[in-house]
Amino acid sequence: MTDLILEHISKRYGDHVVLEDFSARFPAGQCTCIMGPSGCGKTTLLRIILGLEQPDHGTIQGQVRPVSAVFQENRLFEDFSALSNAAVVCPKGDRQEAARHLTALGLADSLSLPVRALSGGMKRRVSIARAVLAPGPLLVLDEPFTGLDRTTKAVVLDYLKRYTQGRTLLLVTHDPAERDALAHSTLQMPSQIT
Ligand SMILES: Nc1ncnc2c1ncn2[C@@H]1O[C@H](COP(=O)(O)OP(=O)(O)OP(=O)(O)O)[C@@H](O)[C@H]1O
Repeated sequence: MTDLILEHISKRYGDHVVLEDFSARFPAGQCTCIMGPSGCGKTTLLRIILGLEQPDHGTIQGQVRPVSAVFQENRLFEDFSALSNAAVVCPKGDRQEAARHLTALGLADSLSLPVRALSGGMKRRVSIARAVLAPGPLLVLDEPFTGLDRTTKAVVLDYLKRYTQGRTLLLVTHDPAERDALAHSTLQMPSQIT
């Protein structure tokens, strides 16, 4: 595994400059927390790393595929069960492995329920399990704890610590406690440029 290195990245939407000459190194196998005020470009940065946006300028070295991600929205198949949603990314659709992860997240009693019948916090956990189950060295988590109460958040933090060891994690959060629980280092992004 190699570090992910961004050099001189710029990105604008029309006249709106979101990232300008932005450089950073994300160490392989570690969790880096990306922090910064709302609108400063954290999600844009992740989308560039994921290959969902092209930068206007700059280079990325060490970009790996596949990348798994938890977005700010859950992006689940609402009519499929929690288990099917999680297992869909497993090699050979391994439902036992998916069940093990969902159980570690406190969803043992909800495996066969359709996602549309789950609470927001339960959906969030299915989405997190699916990202962690998807193979690949890089895992991107964009505000993954949104909508979770304190107890559930503690369960998810414990799960992520145990099940993501050795992977490169990029975590976007506004909460220093979440950062302190997971991250090896912090990247503080500058405020919005224009
Ligand atoms: N597709 C787009 N078209 C136009 N403007 C966009 C687009 N995507 C993002 N932006 C703008 O770029 C800026 C950065 O957005 P981004 O979502 O990256 O910020 P963020 O730091 O993740 O914010 P938050 O913490 O609120 O999630 C915002 O002003 C946003 O409106």
